[in-house]
Amino acid sequence: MQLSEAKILIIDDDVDVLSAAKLLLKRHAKAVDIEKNPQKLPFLVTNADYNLILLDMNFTRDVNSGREGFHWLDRILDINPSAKVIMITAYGDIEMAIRAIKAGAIDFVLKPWENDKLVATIQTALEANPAPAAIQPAPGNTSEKGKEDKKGKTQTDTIVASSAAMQQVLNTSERVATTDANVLILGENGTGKTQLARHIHQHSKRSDKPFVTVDLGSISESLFESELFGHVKGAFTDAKEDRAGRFEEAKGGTIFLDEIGNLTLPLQAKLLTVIQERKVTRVGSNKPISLDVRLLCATNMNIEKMVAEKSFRQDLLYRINTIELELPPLRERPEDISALAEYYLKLFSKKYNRPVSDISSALIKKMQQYNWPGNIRELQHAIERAVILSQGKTLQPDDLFLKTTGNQPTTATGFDLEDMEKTMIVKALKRFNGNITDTARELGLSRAALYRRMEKYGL
Ligand SMILES: Nc1ncnc2c1ncn2[C@@H]1O[C@H](COP(=O)(O)OP(=O)(O)OP(=O)(O)O)[C@@H](O)[C@H]1O
Repeated sequence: MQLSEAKILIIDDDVDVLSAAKLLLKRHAKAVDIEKNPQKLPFLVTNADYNLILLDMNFTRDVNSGREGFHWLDRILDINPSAKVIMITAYGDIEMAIRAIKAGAIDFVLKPWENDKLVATIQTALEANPAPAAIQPAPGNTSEKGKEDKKGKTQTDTIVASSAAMQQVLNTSERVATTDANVLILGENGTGKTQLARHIHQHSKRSDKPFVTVDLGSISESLFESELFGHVKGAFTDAKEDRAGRFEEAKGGTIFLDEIGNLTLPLQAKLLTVIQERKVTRVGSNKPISLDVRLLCATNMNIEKMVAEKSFRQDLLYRINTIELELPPLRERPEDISALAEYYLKLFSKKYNRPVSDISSALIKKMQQYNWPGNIRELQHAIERAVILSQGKTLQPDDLFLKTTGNQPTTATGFDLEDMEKTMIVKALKRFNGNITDTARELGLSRAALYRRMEKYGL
């Protein structure tokens, strides 16, 4: 839809912002309504057919948390799930803008805005299809679901594996998938252990039965038994009715015990008994129930070392590691980086309706030089942010924020370029009393590039 045919609503409690926006937009749009009081939003959204809503993140009642903006965004989307909402955010709120887009806003503009940029953002939003709430299946891949993992990030079923190391892990995992062997998956955080466990399940003869994941790191010692083995009514104060545990839920399928290295020794003993006997007894009962469950486990800890230090039982390790698969950290498989980056670029540009379609070779190089302490989860997160924030069609090195870590290559001169850059920005900001446009001009940066650097350095 063209802006000249669009009916736009602007909600902001700052009358100056409202008048400035109206003055600008009425020259381009068919109709522009303004409203100072967000309480009127439900009425307005229900009764008028707006093609686009510009919504402030922060109202005076709740100065900077943006919570009110999120609340009103939710209300609008409840009333009209396909509403197009552009959030108006103040400088320094990039994190919140990203959250708003994840929550369903179509885009955001930073205050004070550049007129041309605002008009262009609105036009792009009007032309876009409403953002799908969840990631849609990739064409030709019906098993692709796209959901949030336990750390709130996108989880997909596609395993990107270009490197020889990953190919080998995949081949072995597919071979062992068809057996009932217990598998222990080792690897740093975010290397894809959960994803590989699901892959093994999907390639096993149990694939049409449940795949049950248990994060042992997040279950308290007191709840361990009832959570895993179930309980009968009256077994303890809160046991209002009989409940099956996770092992029983996985009947006929696979149970994936993540973070197994976090189990205390007494709990290791309990788990060992269940695995040896292939039976569970619900808390408060004396009737053992036979299990038909395939066991997969994972840990990011050095389990051999734990055995040597006697903090992990050797007999339990022998039970769970019939096959051991090790996922290499991302920094040891740079060949996977560009394939992963391309994969997530496509996924997120589609999810957020962004026109970004390429990654520059300079950015790929930057990514290959980085050490990725958070592995694939970190890469996924970095690309997601870059896609949301990027202004162009091709992602450039500046579009990607990477944490600087001790393992990063440093400059041979002993000067830290990033420290120098930060100092220059601080000085320029001071000199121009925080004026972004003047500071950016002085430093030879675009305003967006300056904002990105300010965010990177926490300014
Ligand atoms: N080979 C891969 N290709 C594409 N995406 C991947 C791949 N491996 C992992 N991912 C994605 O990276 C994220 C982290 O993966 P996953 O949760 O499996 O890691 P993990 O090793 O289990 O992490 P943790 O140790 O924190 O439990 C997920 O969103 C997952 O979908």
